[in-house]
Amino acid sequence: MAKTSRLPGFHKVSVQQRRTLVADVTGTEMAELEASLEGGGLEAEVADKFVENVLGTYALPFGVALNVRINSKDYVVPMVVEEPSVVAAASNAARMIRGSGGFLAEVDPPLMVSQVQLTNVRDPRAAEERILARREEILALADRAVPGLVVRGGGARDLEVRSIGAPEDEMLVVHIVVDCQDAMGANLVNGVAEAVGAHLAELAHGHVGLRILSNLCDKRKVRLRCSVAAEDLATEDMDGQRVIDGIVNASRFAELDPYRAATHNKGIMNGIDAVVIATGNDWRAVEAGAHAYAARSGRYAPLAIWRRDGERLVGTLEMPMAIGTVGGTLRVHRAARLALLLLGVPSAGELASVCAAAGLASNLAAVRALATDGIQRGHMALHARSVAIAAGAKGTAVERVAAMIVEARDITVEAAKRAIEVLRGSDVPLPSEESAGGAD
Ligand SMILES: CC(C)(COP(=O)([O-])OP(=O)([O-])OC[C@H]1O[C@@H](n2cnc3c(N)ncnc32)[C@H](O)[C@@H]1OP(=O)([O-])[O-])[C@@H](O)C(=O)NCCC(=O)NCCSC(=O)C[C@@](C)(O)CC(=O)[O-]
Ligand SMILES: NC(=O)C1=CN([C@@H]2O[C@H](COP(=O)(O)OP(=O)(O)OC[C@H]3O[C@@H](n4cnc5c(N)ncnc54)[C@H](OP(=O)(O)O)[C@@H]3O)[C@@H](O)[C@H]2O)C=CC1
Repeated sequence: MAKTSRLPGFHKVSVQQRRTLVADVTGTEMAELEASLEGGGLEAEVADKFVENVLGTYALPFGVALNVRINSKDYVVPMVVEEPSVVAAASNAARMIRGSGGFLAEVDPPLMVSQVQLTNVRDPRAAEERILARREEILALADRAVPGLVVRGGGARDLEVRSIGAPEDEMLVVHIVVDCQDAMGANLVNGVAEAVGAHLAELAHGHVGLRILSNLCDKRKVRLRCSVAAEDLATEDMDGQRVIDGIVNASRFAELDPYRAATHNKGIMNGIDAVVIATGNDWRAVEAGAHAYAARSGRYAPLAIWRRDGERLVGTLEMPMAIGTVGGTLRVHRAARLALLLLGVPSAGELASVCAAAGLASNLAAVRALATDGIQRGHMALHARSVAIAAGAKGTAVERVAAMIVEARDITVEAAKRAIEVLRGSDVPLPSEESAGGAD
């Protein structure tokens, strides 16, 4: 938890000043913050032990979203992302939501499902009965596979038997529901599946097939709600009431059309993935769970919806969030550990609510932009800086070239190259190659 996450003008100060401000409001040692970010938080030798065939490391920007308030607590939210405007957008919408008290979050217990597939079961109904009758014995066997987890208060909680497929290829699937505490839990749950698989096959008089977790973690959901006053949504050209109508219209579009729902959800995942990556979590798992959940009714749907409530806009988001604050890569990645430190080393559930808040804020910023000025104004203005760099601008010339191509409404590398030539030919001095770290 941070003293405050409302730091007006934060984006206008230098990187060093931002570090000082964040260290102060989060109570993080400056030396620790700086050391954790050095080299992206991952040395080449450590990277070589992380994955295989390593040649080096690959850096991404580590930023923070501000203004985030969840259940009356402030968070400085670490985000690792390559796309311009994502961090600004999340901070922008979180500021609007903060004006009405922030997000209200509710998180399920950290229950993951371990699947054991049973094939060639002669009498599936009888097999199901035999397995259910031995429930306690099977759960005890599952617990023995994760003794550390049981000591921490987690472990096997429930057992379900499902039958799937047509009579000619019917199979049984046994779900062992495991409380993973603060771990994401994939390895733990896979261990459980492998520990109970043979015994289940024996009870079923069948063959054991796959033994693996399910990424459709619908017992581990996060639910978020926020409400925003119309005046906080207004733009220069549009009053707040019209903006609410536009955002509700955007939500309805996503609810009715899977083509739009996919983009709507991409906007949500902009925020979520960035926090998931910053905190060293498995974003493929979170993505798989999100999209499987979005398609659960057979029709792909938006994860967040927006409605009018009198004079206010209300947003709700519900989705699975399998995320951990221990295990996985967290033990060794210094920048991921820093991310958790900045958040106040939350529980897995609290971290799930932070991810979801980053998602709902990102969604609000995007749909508000789409319902008002269009996405290009804000997004492309920030994207212009990458275009300027791609065209060869360096140092302080980056911002100047970016401003010129935004002004010209031509955010292309060609336009940026022309802007660099104009600056070269002007009286305004460009930074020297030495001070800017290269030619302008
Ligand atoms: C880009 C903004 C924020 C500008 O918005 P603005 O109104 O020009 O900003 P402002 O100068 O009035 O500042 C408002 C607040 O925004 C933040 N902010 C403002 N500028 C910065 C910055 N440079 N760096 C960091 N933070 C920034 C900051 O919090 C600031 O408050 P402060 O704390 O300063 O008082 C706005 O236009 C916006 O939110 N646009 C949405 C952009 C977006 O959604 N980008 C995601 C990429 S597009 C995409 O992938 C998804 C999409 C769109 O396809 C999804 C979908 O279709 O649903
Ligand atoms: N389909 C998928 O999504 C798959 C994902 N994965 C990967 O699995 C990894 C995540 O698995 P996960 O099981 O979380 O990671 P780990 O294998 O690292 O297991 C979690 C570890 O955290 C320890 N721990 C310490 N404190 C706690 C606590 N408070 N609560 C819970 N555990 C604690 C546990 O110790 P102890 O043993 O003493 O309990 C355990 O060793 C990710 O790297 C993911 O990419 C792997 C396979 C498939």
